[in-house]
Amino acid sequence: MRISVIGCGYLGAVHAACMAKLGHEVIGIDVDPRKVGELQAGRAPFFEPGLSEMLNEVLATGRLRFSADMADAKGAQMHFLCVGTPQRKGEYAADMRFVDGAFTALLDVLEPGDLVVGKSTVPVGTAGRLAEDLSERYPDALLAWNPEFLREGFAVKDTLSPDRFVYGIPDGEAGARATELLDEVYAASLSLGTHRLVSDYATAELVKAAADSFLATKISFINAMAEVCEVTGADVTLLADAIGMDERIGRTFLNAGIGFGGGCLPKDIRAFMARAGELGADQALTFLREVDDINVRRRIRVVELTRRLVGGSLLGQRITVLGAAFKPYSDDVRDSPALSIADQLQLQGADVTVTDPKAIHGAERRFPELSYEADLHRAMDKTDALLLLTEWQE
Ligand SMILES: NC(=O)C1=CN([C@@H]2O[C@H](COP(=O)(O)OP(=O)(O)OC[C@H]3O[C@@H](n4cnc5c(N)ncnc54)[C@H](O)[C@@H]3O)[C@@H](O)[C@H]2O)C=CC1
Ligand SMILES: O=C(O)[C@H]1O[C@H](OP(=O)(O)OP(=O)(O)OC[C@H]2O[C@@H](n3ccc(=O)[nH]c3=O)[C@H](O)[C@@H]2O)[C@H](O)[C@@H](O)[C@@H]1O
Repeated sequence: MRISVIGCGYLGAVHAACMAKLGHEVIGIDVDPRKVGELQAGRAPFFEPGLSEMLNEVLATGRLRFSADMADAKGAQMHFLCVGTPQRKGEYAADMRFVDGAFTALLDVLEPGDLVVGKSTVPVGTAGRLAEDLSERYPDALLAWNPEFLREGFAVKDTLSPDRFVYGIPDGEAGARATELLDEVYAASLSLGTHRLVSDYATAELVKAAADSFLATKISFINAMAEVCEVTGADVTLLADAIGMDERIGRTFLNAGIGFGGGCLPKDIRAFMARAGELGADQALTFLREVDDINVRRRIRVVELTRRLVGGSLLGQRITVLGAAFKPYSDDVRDSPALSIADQLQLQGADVTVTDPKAIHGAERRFPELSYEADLHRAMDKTDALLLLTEWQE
């Protein structure tokens, strides 16, 4: 099938490469010409295990191309919207400028019968709104919402063999046609027995918000237990092992630590709360405010512990932070707990050096006031305190 992927960041670049790997003819579109140039040259513009190898493999087949010109999406039968939905500055709500901008630009190149597939994480109601705009311009074009559940660091595997597909589709014949096209594009994964759930738009959008909220809640739950363990001398890891043996609870996402970060969970639970508020259902999600607060408290706690460990004052203390990425096997520093802790320590007078196997470059751009050292051993030399904040194998 001929496919376009609009927005080639952490989600879109992987999606484009994987779709080409599955045999489809893919054009990846991004407004950032630097990113397009890198991708077209077979270099992933960020670190994601397996992505560069796959890019090179599929670029060589001629089935994958990248462009900064939306006009090149013309001729594709299916258009995946993969642009960002970051948190709006100073607010909880999602910033929908990129989705709306990309969708408006796409409208100018669509052809009758095309299917637009939303993959970005959006406030519930977005798909319905875009579907209305679409039908005004192209009465027989289709729109589906197919949220993405990949994890950074495992993005290639998660895209090729996800746990499930969720298709949010319109009623009637249009929905049947959208389902047929999505089944065709995902045929290889479906043949492996991947679950597929078909729903209305709102349910599909809410599945995504609910999944991320549940994961965030699990992490904050175990971090709340950690707070109680700390004051009682109990062992939170053992506690997690023990409760995790109950199949109804499960051990995954019960690792206590410095809390969740990244470009997804923090902003997604906030956007969900904001949207619920707009819909008059804010009461339903007040617990997410607590999930967020517990999470933020973990970062403050590490700063306090460090101050205590170095004798009461951070002033002039040399501190090495191992890790800048929000988690290992990624170079993503968006809302990284490690960097936010490093920055707080520095603000309180410490002399902080950060090291990371992959994320120094991105970290330097966001926190230029911190010192960086690529060599792990040099970073650890003559330091007063060493904080392991990203669990890289190194
Ligand atoms: N990063 C992840 O692991 C996952 C992300 N998501 C969701 O996917 C969406 C994208 O996330 P990321 O890839 O992480 O963001 P990102 O910021 O890495 O990538 C977004 C890309 O869209 C491009 N873009 C912006 N406006 C454009 C336009 N008008 N036309 C073409 N390209 C445009 C940007 O230049 C950028 O390269 C978000 O809604 C996110 O919540 C969902 C699941 C996993
Ligand atoms: O919506 C999204 O965009 C994505 O968000 C998360 O994926 P990701 O942000 O890549 O990373 P996770 O592996 O979920 O980790 C998130 C954060 O939680 C932390 N974490 C995770 C697990 C745990 O037990 N404890 C814990 O503190 C990690 O260190 C990291 O900071 C979800 O896992 C994906 O399913 C989802 O698609």
